[in-house]
Amino acid sequence: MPVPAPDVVRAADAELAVTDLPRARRFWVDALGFEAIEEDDEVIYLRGYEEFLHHSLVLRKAPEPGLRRLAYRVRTPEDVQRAEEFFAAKGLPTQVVPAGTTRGIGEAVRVEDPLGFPVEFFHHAEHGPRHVQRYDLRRGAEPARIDHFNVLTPDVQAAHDFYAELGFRTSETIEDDDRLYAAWMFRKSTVHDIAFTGGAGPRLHHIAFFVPESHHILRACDILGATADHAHIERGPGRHGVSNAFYLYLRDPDGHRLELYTSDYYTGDPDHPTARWSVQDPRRRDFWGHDVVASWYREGSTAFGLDGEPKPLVHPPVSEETVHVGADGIGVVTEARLQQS
Ligand SMILES: O=C1C=CC(S(=O)(=O)O)=CC1(O)O
Ligand SMILES: [Fe+2]
Repeated sequence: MPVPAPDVVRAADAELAVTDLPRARRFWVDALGFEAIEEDDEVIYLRGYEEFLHHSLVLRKAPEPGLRRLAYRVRTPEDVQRAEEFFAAKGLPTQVVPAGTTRGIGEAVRVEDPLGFPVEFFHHAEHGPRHVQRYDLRRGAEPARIDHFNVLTPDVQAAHDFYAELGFRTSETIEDDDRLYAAWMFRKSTVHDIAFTGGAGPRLHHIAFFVPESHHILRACDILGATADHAHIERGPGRHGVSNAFYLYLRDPDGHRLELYTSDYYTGDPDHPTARWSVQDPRRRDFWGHDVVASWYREGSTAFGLDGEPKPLVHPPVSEETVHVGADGIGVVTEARLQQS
């Protein structure tokens, strides 16, 4: 008798280990405008202005940077138990953590998924103050809410198939006749809660926060330029092919990648179709055909297992970057331009 999957509502919280908390605070709070709802010398709890839960991102001081957990909210307290049974039935590591292990979150279960990621499922959560109309408090990029996780994994097909078993549906893919290079999967009615980027893993690729409008992304760029912190800008701003979102990728002082993201689309109908992109289409990752910098494919954050140890990396046989002529089409785009001249 298969063990039923928990009813996952959405990507809801994440915890990053950072090596210098004041330095991280200057980036995430002072520059980008995240709200520090609670903090001390060891930890900062951050949230977006639209959010009603206590927080959606935890920055915790540690000797080494990395990903401590990706957390999904589930619909009922019983779904926390269901999550534990679902993963335990697959022989995967699980641990129940008491309420308050993370400030504002009730009893939760932490697991290592088959890809090697530390994943948490929780239901009970404390509500923070309602700041959605506190325009007097909004600053920087005015981050609204956590939107999705993106992870580096060597076998995107296996990742896709497991999260489909967990009840996630697929909004978009990048593929060719031989393989699936990337996939975007959702539980909430937007393009994704989790995306899989082919590469050495398990590593975190990025955590994305939704901002109200594209001008909030441009403001983030101008703020970082004004303080001579422009080196934090890795990729963009631009328009995605996949998801149609307007985007910007930043690297925090520890190298963790954050995406500011807005204007993707609704996916809530039961027959929502999957959009399939060819790996040879230069518009797939940037709709205007701009190249993707190599670091975007190659770099990610270490993932720590439930035992707190860094997860060893497994490398993929083939990567999108190599298939698509260098870092995402430099060769192809150059050739095309040469032919036009
Ligand atoms: O959120 C995303 C939506 C689209 C893309 S891509 O670069 O367009 O593939 C990347 C992404 O996963 O960060
Ligand atoms: Fe993303």
